[in-house]
Amino acid sequence: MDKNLFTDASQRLEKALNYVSISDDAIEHLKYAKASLQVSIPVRMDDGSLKIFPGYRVRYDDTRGPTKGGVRYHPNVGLDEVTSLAFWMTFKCAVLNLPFGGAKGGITLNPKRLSKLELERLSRGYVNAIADFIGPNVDILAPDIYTNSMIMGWMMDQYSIIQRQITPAVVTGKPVTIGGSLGRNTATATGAFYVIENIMAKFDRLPRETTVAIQGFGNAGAELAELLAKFGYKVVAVSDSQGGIYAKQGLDIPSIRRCKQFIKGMQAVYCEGTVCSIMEHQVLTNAELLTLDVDLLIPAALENQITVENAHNIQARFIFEVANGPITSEADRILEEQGIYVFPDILVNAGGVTVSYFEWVQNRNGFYWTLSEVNQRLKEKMIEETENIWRISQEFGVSMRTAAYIHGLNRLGEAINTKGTRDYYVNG
Ligand SMILES: NC(=O)C1=CN([C@@H]2O[C@H](COP(=O)(O)OP(=O)(O)OC[C@H]3O[C@@H](n4cnc5c(N)ncnc54)[C@H](OP(=O)(O)O)[C@@H]3O)[C@@H](O)[C@H]2O)C=CC1
Ligand SMILES: O=C(O)CCC(=O)C(=O)O
Repeated sequence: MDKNLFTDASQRLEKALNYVSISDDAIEHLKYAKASLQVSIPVRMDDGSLKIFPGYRVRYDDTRGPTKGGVRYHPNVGLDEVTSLAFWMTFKCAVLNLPFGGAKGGITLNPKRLSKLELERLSRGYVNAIADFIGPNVDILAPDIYTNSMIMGWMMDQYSIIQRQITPAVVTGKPVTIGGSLGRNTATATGAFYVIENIMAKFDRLPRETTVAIQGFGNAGAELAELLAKFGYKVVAVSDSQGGIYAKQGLDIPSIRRCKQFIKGMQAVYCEGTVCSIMEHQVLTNAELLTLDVDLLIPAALENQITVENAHNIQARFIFEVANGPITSEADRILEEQGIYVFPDILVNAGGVTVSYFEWVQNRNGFYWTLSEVNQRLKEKMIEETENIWRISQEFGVSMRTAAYIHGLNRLGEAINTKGTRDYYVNG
């Protein structure tokens, strides 16, 4: 892809703009991030040396509420990627009608090379560096790729130390023992599962007749693989950063999860093991997994996996984007021409931020919900917004992605116009 990720991401708006009445001021407002912070994080390594890691936090838009979004630890993290992810968060929160704007953060590194203590110093150092930029009413952090509840716990604790008061609502996805919500760990997958079930019912498709391939076997991908298998779908292929496995008759997902966990060991933070090391299955590359002849293809890892290079070879009938931004805009056009239904990230993976919202509400109230309350509320929200987007897509004859952007734009445009465009300031 020769254009950058943000240029590609913002092009998704163009089609949707033909179907909404939104002021030029609001459109101009949505083209730019509100504020971007780039920091250098010093970390004392276990061997006594000092290393500096680049970190970012982008608050894209806060018209609808405090900004919200995860923090990613990955070698590809950079300002362009974080800005794109913050842009998607803005639309995701609007699509789910959460009282949040969008943000994202990240640190450029391979976290698998750090010890647990180095990771803790890094995570606390990140919060020290961005403390003035975040807050429970300003910008709220959460997990994303290669960050987890343990890291969220350290971040919340560090912010509380800086503020000299316990501030659980500045971070979501924390361990349940220190204010996390039940169901947040499984929320992204559970939300995606509700969307898939709703859409499959519209196409009269039964789980046992439906084959699935999933790229990415982490928090989102592995959890969703297990849920789908439990409800009778035939999950025939899964993969992680090192490659994938395929079995025509379907994979035993719980046992694959146990094996990967076992290889990880008790002390390691990240899995060094891979699904490919599990014997008796056919091994395949990530590229091969994407072009398998399956009913459902579920990218649940990184951006830009389906591009002009491989879009013509995709055989799946439905693609559910659990990852953020796995399909480029040119690839989207090719898939649409091929009659492949694509269900967009800003709907499909929104279960995570929805339960993050529930966690934030519980933290502010100091009153905690049961798992069934969390999942019931999640289900209602996911189904309501899937139905809204489906209806828009039918009404205007547009793809589910364009329909989702129409839906988000309507809510964002109204909020921006209601607030005023801030082109002058009374009393500064
Ligand atoms: N966690 C959340 O709440 C949410 C996550 N998302 C999105 O879902 C996606 C996955 O996030 P999450 O599951 O949390 O992340 P995790 O860190 O838990 O898991 C990431 C998974 O992706 C695999 N992976 C990494 N690089 C590649 C690659 N090049 N090819 C194939 N697989 C790869 C990893 O492999 P390995 O195991 O070998 O390291 C791992 O299995 C991201 O796009 C994220 O933004 C969206 C909404 C919410
Ligand atoms: O839970 C959250 O606040 C955000 C999760 C996230 O980063 C995402 O949806 O991409």
